[in-house]
Amino acid sequence: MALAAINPTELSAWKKLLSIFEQEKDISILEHFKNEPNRTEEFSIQSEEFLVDFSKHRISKKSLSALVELAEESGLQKAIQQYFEGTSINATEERAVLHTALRNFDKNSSASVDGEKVYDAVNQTLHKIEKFANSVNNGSWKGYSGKAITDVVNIGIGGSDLGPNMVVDALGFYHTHIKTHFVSNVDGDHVLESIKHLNPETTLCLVVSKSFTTQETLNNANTIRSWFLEHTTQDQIEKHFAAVSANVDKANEFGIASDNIFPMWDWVGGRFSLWSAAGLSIACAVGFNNFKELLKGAEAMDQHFQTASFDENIPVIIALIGIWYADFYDAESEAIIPYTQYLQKLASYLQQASMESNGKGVDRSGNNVTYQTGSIVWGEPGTNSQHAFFQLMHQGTKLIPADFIGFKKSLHGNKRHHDLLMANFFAQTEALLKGKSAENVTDELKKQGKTDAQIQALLPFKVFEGNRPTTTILGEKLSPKSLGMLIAMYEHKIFVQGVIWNIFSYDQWGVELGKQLANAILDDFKTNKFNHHDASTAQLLKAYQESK
Ligand SMILES: O=P(O)(O)OC[C@H]1O[C@H](O)[C@H](O)[C@@H](O)[C@@H]1O
Repeated sequence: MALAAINPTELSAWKKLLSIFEQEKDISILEHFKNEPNRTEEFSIQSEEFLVDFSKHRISKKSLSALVELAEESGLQKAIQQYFEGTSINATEERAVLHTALRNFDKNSSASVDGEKVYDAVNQTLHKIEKFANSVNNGSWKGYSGKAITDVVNIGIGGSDLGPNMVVDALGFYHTHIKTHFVSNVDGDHVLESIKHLNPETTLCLVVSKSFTTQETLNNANTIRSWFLEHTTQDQIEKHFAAVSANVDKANEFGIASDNIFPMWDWVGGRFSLWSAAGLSIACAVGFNNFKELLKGAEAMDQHFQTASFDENIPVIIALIGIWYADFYDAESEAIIPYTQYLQKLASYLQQASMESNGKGVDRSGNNVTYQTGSIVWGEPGTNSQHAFFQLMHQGTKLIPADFIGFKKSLHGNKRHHDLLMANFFAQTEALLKGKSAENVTDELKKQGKTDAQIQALLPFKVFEGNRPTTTILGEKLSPKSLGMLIAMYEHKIFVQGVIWNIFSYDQWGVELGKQLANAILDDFKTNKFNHHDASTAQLLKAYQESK
C-alpha cells in the first residue's frame, strides 16, 4: 500500500500551528533568544560531519514541538519505513523510490521490489562501475588508436546531468588526471563548444539516459558519434561509448556494445540517480574509492534519518522549517548559500531535486491543494552572492529563509583565505539576524562627522530591520563523505515535505507538455504553417523561419 492520503490542514497539529503562528508571528528571532536561554543548544543538532544550527529562525520551542507533532500526525514514521523498504510510493507511476538502496552496504538490507531484494543487483553494478572506472583511470581502457583515455564526456540532461555534474565539480579537489565534461543542452553550440578542444583518440563518452528516448541526449550523442566517425570507423565506436540506461534495447540500437551498457532501474528516479551508474562520470573523475565514500556518506545520513527522533533528525527539522515558512509565513522561496566555490552547482542541482519533486498542486487524492507546496530554490556561493543579491535579502520586502553551508577546513589549506571566507559566512547570518539599529547607524554617522539633519535624512536607508531567518550547516571539511551526507540530507528533506504536503514527489508529469509542444513545432517547421498557433507564437515562428 502506497502512502496514505492525509490532508495536512485537517490535522490537529496544523490547527495548533495556525494558532501559535497568530500568537508568535510578531516575536522576533532575537526575542526568542531572550525568552529561551538554552536556545542555541536546543536548536542545534550535531551529527557525524555537521553541526546544524537552526536557532536563527522565527520558531519558538512551542512552534517547533507543534511542527514535530505535524510530522508525527502525518504518518511520517510509517512513510519512512515504506520509502526505505521499496513500497510503490511513486503511485502515479507505480514505482518504488529506492535510491537509498544504491548506498546501502548492508547485505541483509530488506529493500526489495516486487518481493525481490535489490542488494545483489546493486552490488553487481557497483563492481561493474569499479572495473570500468579503474580501467579508465589506470589507462588500460584504450581508444581506437591504442591511446589511454584522457577525457570523459557525460551526455545527459536533467537527472542524468545535474547530479553527476554538481558532484564532479564539488569534488574537484579529489580529481584524478581524467578530465570530465558535461553536454546537456540540445543547443548545438553547447556540444560543439564542449568537444572543440577534445582529441577523439582519447575521449570516452557516457550516454546517460534512463529512458534512452530523451531528445537532447540522443541528438547530442549522435552529433558526437558523427564527430568520431570523421576520425575513425564504425567498428571502433564501441571503444568510445558506454551507456547508462533502463532501456537496454534502445542503447543497443544506438550501437553501444552490450558490455558497455550499465543498468538503471525504474525504482530510481532520474533526479536521485547520481548514486547509480549514472554517477559513472563521478567514479571516473574522482576514482572509485572516492565514489564509494560518497555513497557511504549518504548511507550515514540515511541511518541518521531512519533512527533519530524527529526533534533531533536533521532532514526532518529542515523540512519542517521549510513548511513553517512556506505555509504559515507565505515565503515563496528559499536560498542555498554555500561558502565554498566547489559547491557552485549545488543550488541548480537542488532546483531539480526539489522543484521537480514538490512542484505539485494536486494532492494524493487527486484534489487541488489549498496550501503552498514546493518552494522556489535558488542560490549561489558566498562571498560572490554577497555582492550580487544579498542586498535584497537584507533590506528587500521578501522573506527568504536561507541555508548557509560552510566548512571548518579549506581543502588547499590557505588559512588566511579561509578565515576571510568564514568571517563573511558568520557575519552574514549574524547581520541577517540582528540587522542594524537606528542607534548604531546614528553613532556611525556621528563618527563620520555628519550633522543631525544629515543623519535624519540618511537614517531610514541605513537601518536594517534584521530578523531574517537562516540555518547554518557547519561541516568539518568538504569530502566525498560529507558531500554524500549533505546531498542525502536534502533528498530526505524533499521526501518529508512531500509526505506532509500529501503530494506525490516522485513523478514529473509537468515536464511532458513542453516536450510534446516542441515536437509539434518541429513538424510545423517542415510544413511552414503556423496559423494554428496563438498570434504571438505564430508571428515569432514566421520571423524565425524567414531567417533560414
Ligand atoms: O534520463 P532521461 O530518461 O534521459 O531523462 C532526463 C530527464 O528528463 C526529464 O526532464 C525528466 O523530467 C527528468 O526527471 C529526467 O531526469
